[in-house]
Order: sequence, then C-alpha cells, then structure tokens
Amino acid sequence: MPDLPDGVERRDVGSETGLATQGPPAYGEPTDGAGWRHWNPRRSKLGAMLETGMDTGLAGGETVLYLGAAAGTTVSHVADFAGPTYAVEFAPRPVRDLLGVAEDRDRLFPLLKDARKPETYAHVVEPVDVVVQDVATRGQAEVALANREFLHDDGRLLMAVKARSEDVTADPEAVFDEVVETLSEGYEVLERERLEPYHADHLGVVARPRREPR
Ligand SMILES: C[S@@+](CC[C@H](N)C(=O)[O-])C[C@H]1O[C@@H](n2cnc3c(N)ncnc32)[C@H](O)[C@@H]1O
Repeated sequence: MPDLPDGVERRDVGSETGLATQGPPAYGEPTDGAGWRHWNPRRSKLGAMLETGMDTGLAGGETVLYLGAAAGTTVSHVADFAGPTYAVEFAPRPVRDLLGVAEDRDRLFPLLKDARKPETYAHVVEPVDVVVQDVATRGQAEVALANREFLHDDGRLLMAVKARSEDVTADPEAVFDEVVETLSEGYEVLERERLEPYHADHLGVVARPRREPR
C-alpha cells in the first residue's frame, strides 16, 4: 500500500474509522475535538483512489488544479493537505456552497469556469503539480487533454472516469478502454483501477504528461 500524503491519516473520527484530514468542517462530515474530519471514500472518487491503494504520487503540499469541484466535498479535503488549490466548477449553484467552503480555507481558490475552456482561466492558474479531475461529463478524456498544459512535466493527473457519462448503454470496460486510449494522446497512463465498492462503474486513472506526442 503506498504511503498516504502528509496531512492524510487513517483515524477514528466520531463513529467512523478511515481517511481523515485536518481542517474546518465543510459538509456535515464527522469531526473530532482535534480538528480531524472523516473523508468518506463513498462520497469522493479521490478518497476511493487512496482507499483502494492506487499510487497517486501525492506527498502533500502540491499545487493542485481540481476540475469538477461541485460543492467542494472532495476539494475541501484536498485543500487541507495540498498547497494552492484551484477549484473549477461550471454550475453556479454548487459554486455558491464552494465559496462558503473556501471562505475558511486560504489555499482554496474557486473558479466558476468551464473545464473544456482552459483559456478562460489560464491567466489565473499557475503551473501545477497535480490535476484532479471528476467532471462526470461526456468527453472526460478531452477535458484532461485540454488541461494538460497546466501540468509540470513530472506532474500527475488523478482522474475519475464515469462510464455512464460517456455512454449509458455500453459495457463500462469498453468505455474505459476508449477513454484511456484517447487520454494516451497526451498522457502516459501509469495505473487504472475500478473504484468499486465505493463507486459503481467508475475508473480511477493515474497518469503523467507524455513527453513525446504519440
Ligand atoms: C461528480 S460531480 C463532482 C463531485 C466532486 N468532485 C466531489 O468529489 O466533491 C461532477 C461535477 O463536475 C461538474 N462539471 C461537469 N462538466 C464540467 C465542465 N465542463 N467544467 C466544469 N465543471 C464541470 C458538474 O457540474 C458537477 O458538479
């Protein structure tokens, strides 16, 4: 099992045992008196990737671009252990909650932007060590390819792929193969792992930018 990033620990928090980070509560999750918050892998694809033992390469303190932040459940935990964390979400409603989550976190920067249009936030986002992607929309590989420009050469893409977002009727494995194949145009895929039992028909992918175009 790879080491957890600094700032992520396996702890008993309230009645739960599992991953936890230290920071202000964000969404009604169990907390303890020492400021630890339970990180439920059933509510978080990145949490599930850590829980299933994928080698994310996260050490803690990284600069992060998070695509598909929604109301901030996962990105709140990321901002607890990472460095500057840019959180892109294009739906105004969840962004309202995300702004509340960011109010308590000086390293979290919400951006009401479309992840398919990186040129609209390129002036704000510095080069990052990690892109985390959980957009659950058609064209998930294309979103990752469009945002590759933000990643350092030795950076990592940590991506959740939802099969049903690409094609509700196709065999999930066939969808995953196709997404990984497209992704390979710009990334070298280091690891792929199904996220069951935490998330049905989701694939976790760890990749790094490809140096030479294929
Ligand atoms: C599965 S939810 C994300 C959950 C979140 N990552 C978490 O773990 O707390 C997917 C989110 O991606 C957002 N999304 C989908 N396409 C997007 C795009 N092109 N740009 C920005 N956000 C997008 C959706 O609005 C939705 O809030």
